[in-house]
Amino acid sequence: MLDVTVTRLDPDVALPVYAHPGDAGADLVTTVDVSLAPGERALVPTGIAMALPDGFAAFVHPRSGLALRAGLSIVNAPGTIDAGYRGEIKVLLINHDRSETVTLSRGDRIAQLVVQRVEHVRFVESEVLPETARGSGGYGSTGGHATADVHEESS
Ligand SMILES: O=c1ccn([C@H]2C[C@H](O)[C@@H](COP(=O)(O)OP(=O)(O)OP(=O)(O)O)O2)c(=O)[nH]1
Ligand SMILES: [Mg+2]
Repeated sequence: MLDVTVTRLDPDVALPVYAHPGDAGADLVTTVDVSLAPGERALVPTGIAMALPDGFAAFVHPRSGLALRAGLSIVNAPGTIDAGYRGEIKVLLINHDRSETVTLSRGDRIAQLVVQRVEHVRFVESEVLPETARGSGGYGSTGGHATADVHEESS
């Protein structure tokens, strides 16, 4: 288990917490009350700053329950927290619901932080790249993709 030094910029808010021992993401809370009209976005403070070790990064992911129930997501999902960043972690929330306002209160869990090792590479220029089976095919080149009007119902 890696220790990461965290500063609470707002002493009354919770530290990031893993809801279950095997969870990938530690939940982050909002320090402010916020209402998001349909389509509206807002940069929301979490009251947390941290010192990730070199070779790590943290990624701010949406929470699936809020996405399902309220249409709440993150504009730049997943947000990238660089190891050298010492500022407050903020979450760029967006309300994707077409008709309902999303109302959040200080202390509500709004996102989850996934800490990961990241590789740093040297980008070595070459005019030719090694051949592969995929080559330059992408964007549905393997077929089998759904048509635009297919969707899954939530139950
Ligand atoms: O969801 C996010 C994304 C980023 N950050 C902070 C930490 C990160 O280290 C810094 C810069 O993020 P990013 O590199 O994604 O933004 P940029 O637009 O490239 O800004 P910069 O020019 O500062 O790198 O902003 C957050 O607090 N929340
Ligand atoms: Mg950047």
